[in-house]
Amino acid sequence: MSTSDVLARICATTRTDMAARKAARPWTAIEADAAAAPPVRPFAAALTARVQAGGYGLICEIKKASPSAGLIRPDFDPAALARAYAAGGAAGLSVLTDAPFFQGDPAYLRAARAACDLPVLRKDFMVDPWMVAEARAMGADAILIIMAAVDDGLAGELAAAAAQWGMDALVEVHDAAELERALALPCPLIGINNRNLKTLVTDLATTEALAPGVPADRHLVCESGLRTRADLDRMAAVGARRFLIGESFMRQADVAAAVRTLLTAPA
Ligand SMILES: O=C(O)c1ccccc1NCC(=O)[C@H](O)[C@H](O)COP(=O)(O)O
Repeated sequence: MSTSDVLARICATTRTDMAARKAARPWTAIEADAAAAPPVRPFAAALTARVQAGGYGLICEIKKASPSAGLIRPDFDPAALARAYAAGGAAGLSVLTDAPFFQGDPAYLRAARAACDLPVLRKDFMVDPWMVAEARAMGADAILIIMAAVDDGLAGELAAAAAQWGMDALVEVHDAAELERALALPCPLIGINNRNLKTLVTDLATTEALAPGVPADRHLVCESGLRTRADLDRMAAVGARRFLIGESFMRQADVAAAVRTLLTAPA
């Protein structure tokens, strides 16, 4: 896939697809669905519990395919993956629900959440507060706000909608300007994504450059391009103890063992 303006293309497609869903299920209907969803599992608190116990808080991602990698996991079973992640020691799950670019599906989120006790982030491109209610209706416990995809007004509306439903929001940034805007939101979880959205290449130096700008009262989540325990320890040196990892786990035959290995410090 050509990488130029991939985020713009994803968001444009998301807006079109969402408009159709929203027409079929307007505000009153989606709010009723959200109100009937199972209770929220605290997402940020689950990560913090692991960190306070002296370890790392891992958000383990269920991702079948991506624009950068194409098809990642042909034998894709979200419930089995969720159970394996939980057995390995994940603190939370991230599930892609975007179909056109990631081969995701809301059904994958429902299946993963039903298969374990972990809180679940809906990993999608939120372009309207209606999608936050939709996320809660499908059982999500947290949503993603990508600062590169929204203006300040929409970011605030998404954060308010998340709070309305008792969900946490992971606010994702790629550069210092986005970080400054993210810090204006009342959201403790700040994700630094190491993936350059123009080239789709990951570089852990992104977290090293931006981490000093994350205040102590926010919780830094390092996202993308993480593979080894050495990667996590390198990121911990600049203050990251919470991590979002997808592709490297999705490529493992034994996902539970891969999570365990990453959480176990070398002797
Ligand atoms: O993964 C992609 O190719 C991608 C392309 C464009 C926008 C977002 C993209 N990924 C979303 C993510 O942020 C990652 O799925 C997540 O951080 C996990 O990253 P990884 O461990 O590198 O799979």
